[in-house]
Amino acid sequence: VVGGTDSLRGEWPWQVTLQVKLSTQRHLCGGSIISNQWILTAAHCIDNLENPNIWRVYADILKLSEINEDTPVFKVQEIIIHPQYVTAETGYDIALMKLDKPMNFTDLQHPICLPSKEETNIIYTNCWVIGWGYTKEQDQVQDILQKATVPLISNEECQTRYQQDRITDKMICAGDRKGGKDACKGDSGGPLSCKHEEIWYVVGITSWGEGCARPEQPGVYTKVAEYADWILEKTM
Ligand SMILES: Cc1c(O)cccc1C(=O)Nc1cccc2ccc(C(=N)N)cc12
Repeated sequence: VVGGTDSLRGEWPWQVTLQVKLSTQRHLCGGSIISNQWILTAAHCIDNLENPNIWRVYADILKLSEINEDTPVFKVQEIIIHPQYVTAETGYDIALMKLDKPMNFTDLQHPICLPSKEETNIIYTNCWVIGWGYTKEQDQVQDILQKATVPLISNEECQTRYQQDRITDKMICAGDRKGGKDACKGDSGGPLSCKHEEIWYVVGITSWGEGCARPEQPGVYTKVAEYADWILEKTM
């Protein structure tokens, strides 16, 4: 996250770190707990890493450095990638990971609500991008979970900022015109979390953007409300 600040423990109890264990283990992407056995993330996180056995999921983590061999870890039983996904920029950048065992919910690890597809006319005014990703374009994964508030912008304005791409109705954009606050590499798959009438919703999934936090180059997110039926079909 560019332009963010350190999160507090328990502030984002639905946020997970998705890690890949090959010769070494490392954080690759964020994800959101949406039920006791399912994690929502971005399909581009899985590019060339489709084998569920290499993935490790950690919840209730504030600092990545707190993870060690004694830290409770979930393995992944199944990965479902949207069938129409090709690249982040062309959309359908959404995937589901089924945990090998159901998770017990606590104050520090529990799900975020899915927006309903009817709600696509709610105006969200309190949205946050969260993650352990880069804090500038040439950077590295951060230790402490970062948070930044970003304003949602219209798809019409977002399309004017991305002439080379098609900003579809299944995408949602966020960022200040002057830049400065945005998701970045390593935040992918994490939630654009919006609080509405005292309830938090995963309104977006961090997907792509030209650089990070550049002026007039907003962050582009998968619009989760547009996939509510698909998510329920795959997870019920
Ligand atoms: C290509 C690239 C890097 O190599 C390093 C950092 C950023 C980039 C880049 O252009 N964009 C990106 C690459 C990978 C994931 C990204 C996720 C979010 C955003 C965002 N701005 N909301 C930009 C991303």
